[in-house]
Amino acid sequence: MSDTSEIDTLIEARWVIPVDARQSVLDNHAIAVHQGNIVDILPAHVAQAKYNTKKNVDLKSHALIPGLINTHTHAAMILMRGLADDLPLMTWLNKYIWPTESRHVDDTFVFDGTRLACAEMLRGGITCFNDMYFFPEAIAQGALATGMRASIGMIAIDFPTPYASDADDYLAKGMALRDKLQSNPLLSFCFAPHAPYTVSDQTLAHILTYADQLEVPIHIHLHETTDEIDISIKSHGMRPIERLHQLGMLGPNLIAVHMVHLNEAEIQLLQQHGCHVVHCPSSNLKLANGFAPTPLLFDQAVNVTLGTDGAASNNRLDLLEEMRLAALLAKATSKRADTLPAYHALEMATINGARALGIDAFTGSLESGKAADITAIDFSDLHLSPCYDPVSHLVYAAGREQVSHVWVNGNILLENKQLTTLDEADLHRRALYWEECIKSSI
Ligand SMILES: CSC[C@H]1O[C@@H](n2cnc3c(O)ncnc32)[C@H](O)[C@@H]1O
Ligand SMILES: [Zn+2]
Repeated sequence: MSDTSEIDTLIEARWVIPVDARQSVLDNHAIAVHQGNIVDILPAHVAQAKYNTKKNVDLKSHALIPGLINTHTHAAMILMRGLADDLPLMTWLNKYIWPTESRHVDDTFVFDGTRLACAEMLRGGITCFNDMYFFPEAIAQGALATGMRASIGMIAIDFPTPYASDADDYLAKGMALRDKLQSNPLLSFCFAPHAPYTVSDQTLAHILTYADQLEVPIHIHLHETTDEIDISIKSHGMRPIERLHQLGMLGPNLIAVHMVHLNEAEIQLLQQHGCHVVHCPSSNLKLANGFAPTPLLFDQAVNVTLGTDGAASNNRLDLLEEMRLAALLAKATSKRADTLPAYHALEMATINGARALGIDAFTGSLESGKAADITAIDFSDLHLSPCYDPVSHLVYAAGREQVSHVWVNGNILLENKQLTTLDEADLHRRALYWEECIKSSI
């Protein structure tokens, strides 16, 4: 009888950074992957004797981290990147983005845009994204064609679009899609009412009822601009968070995106109700909105995660960059260099995102029994040597160019910087096609 176990893949690395409760960095370790899951993390020399592997991946100058989780994006908006820059949110939306969406967005646009965005996200080490956009079936099909994990928004907005006629229609379509695809292990679902200024109390109340019944998170843009707050005070006599509070929407199911303008009482409400906050620093800075007061949220132990927002406002889908920016902004505003250390930034981009999406039982950290959602960062470039602390380099010095391999559910989707499931020439052709369509209508 053999005393070695058969596994699919053994990945040996200079460092494994599990991002688990122990906060350790494991030197010269290996991850054993079998049938899509991590089955062991152990010293590399022990792994060689213990496992018989079909595939051995030698990454001895790399760090392995949990796949990054982009907790807020509109993937297909990548097809509008650079269409309208240097504008405040409402001008950007009303004059440029919404007119373009009404003319061009259909299921083909969303499928093509989502795959293009998946290519960029994978190259940046992202394994999972939480999306809010029209034609969510095309988002799901785009993600599945790529092999990425995705949380699909069942959107609602109180105006008609080519996707749906009214709030009931949006919700019915979203829930039918969830019924159809929820057994897929790579997909999860959220309700995604767009924002307080585009969704009525009645629609929000329906969503809350459904979300409680189905135990599904609610993903919403919230407190992004001062205009949003002023509009809410004029039309509802209160700030948006207070309105959601009165509707009973604050709770551990709420994923509140942006949260730029917050007072102390509001931060306490978020803490008391266990709400999750998605910090999108690049998008907030570019639209001149400010940025979330993360040090104050950390003081109250609110779960804060990171998002890129769409590529039409960011204009990148790069969570490594968002980690660095989040760390630098938090230090600057708190005037304390020890606010948001590198390890905390990595938690925000991984396990905190998984918690917000309710998928932390099987992803978000490198642990036996969890899915093999793994990102490898190549540390052999000169600017990463010498290295005293790989987490420091990851957050403050590395870039997405160093992402070399990505696995989702044990499948390799990026291998030596090459995408394995997407045809780059085809993505390029489709991007040029949409560029022509959009240009011809401007
Ligand atoms: C209902 S689908 C999503 C909807 O949101 C728009 N959008 C993109 N970025 C933002 C943002 O930062 N704030 C508010 N709305 C945004 C997008 O264009 C879609 O219409
Ligand atoms: Zn957004």
